[in-house]
Amino acid sequence: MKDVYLLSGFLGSGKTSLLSHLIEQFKTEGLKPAVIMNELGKLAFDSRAVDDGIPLKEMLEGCICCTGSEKMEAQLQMLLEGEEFDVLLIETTGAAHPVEAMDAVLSPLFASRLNMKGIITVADCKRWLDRDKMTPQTRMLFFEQIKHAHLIVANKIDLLTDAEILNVTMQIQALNDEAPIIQTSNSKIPIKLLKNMEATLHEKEVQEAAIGKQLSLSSRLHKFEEPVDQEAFEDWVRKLPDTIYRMKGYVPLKGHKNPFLFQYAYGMVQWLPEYMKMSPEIVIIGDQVDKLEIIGDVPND
Ligand SMILES: Nc1nc2c(ncn2[C@@H]2O[C@H](COP(=O)(O)OP(=O)(O)OP(=O)(O)O)[C@@H](O)[C@H]2O)c(=O)[nH]1
Repeated sequence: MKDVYLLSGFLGSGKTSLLSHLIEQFKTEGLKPAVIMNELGKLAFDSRAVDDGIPLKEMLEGCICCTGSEKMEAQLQMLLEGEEFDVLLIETTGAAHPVEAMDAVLSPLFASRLNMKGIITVADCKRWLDRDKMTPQTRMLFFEQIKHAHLIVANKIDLLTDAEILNVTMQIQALNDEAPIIQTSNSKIPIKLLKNMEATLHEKEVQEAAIGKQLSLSSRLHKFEEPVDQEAFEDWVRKLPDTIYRMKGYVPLKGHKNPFLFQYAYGMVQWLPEYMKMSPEIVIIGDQVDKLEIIGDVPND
């Protein structure tokens, strides 16, 4: 039997960071992980976090729970038949309801081969502080991901004061008092915490889990035709509405040869130079992204 872990958590909370740490630690223990990544939006962007040599299946467009379990089952079948691995890590999109995603893995087809260890939810502590600014449906998803976790990673504590860390941890724990909670920066958790996980899924939970389908979250791919001025771009980012939760991709900046790797999660911008000429496009995820005006706007559709 191969152990399966489902990595859940809101958009930009730190799931890919968690994935990288877990892969490293499994490898140090001599175990070979395989990965299924599910990206909302069209860029298979996070797969850069997975080294060569690690079996990887990507599910682009839509999320595991919304495209139905068939696509997921096909990916699992291919992995089980075509690849050697010891443990499977599934990163769900931040817009997925974790129980529905878990349900997709629990097909009778794999009952004798896959052992669902449980859901690890990365909770963005910074976003928690401002949860009232989210739309009610999105906030509900944020809570649901925490409620159904078997292990909670309270992440981004580097952005909080000590008093805030204490408060936020207690509030998160109050939503789900059964799952152990660990405070982290960059989702750095020791792998030994995973070993004791035991998933328990009740029929009732699966039926109640329809919430993800009512979300208004959507994604938009934007291609840049011209390089943009970094300062003007950051100014545009600062003025974005609170309902834009996540952006990532490559932005062509004036005065630089290659587009920069750009990440945005909860008000925080990160730039990294890129040594290859990547396609200058970003994915924007939020509520009502279609109405958003983008700097240097030339919509890609
Ligand atoms: N300050 C701070 N930044 C963090 C921390 N963890 C992750 N980040 C940053 O937050 C951004 C999102 O991190 P990811 O690990 O890609 O998050 P994700 O949940 O995989 O994002 P999606 O797949 O888009 O939902 C990146 O810019 C990270 O560098 C943390 O603990 N502190």
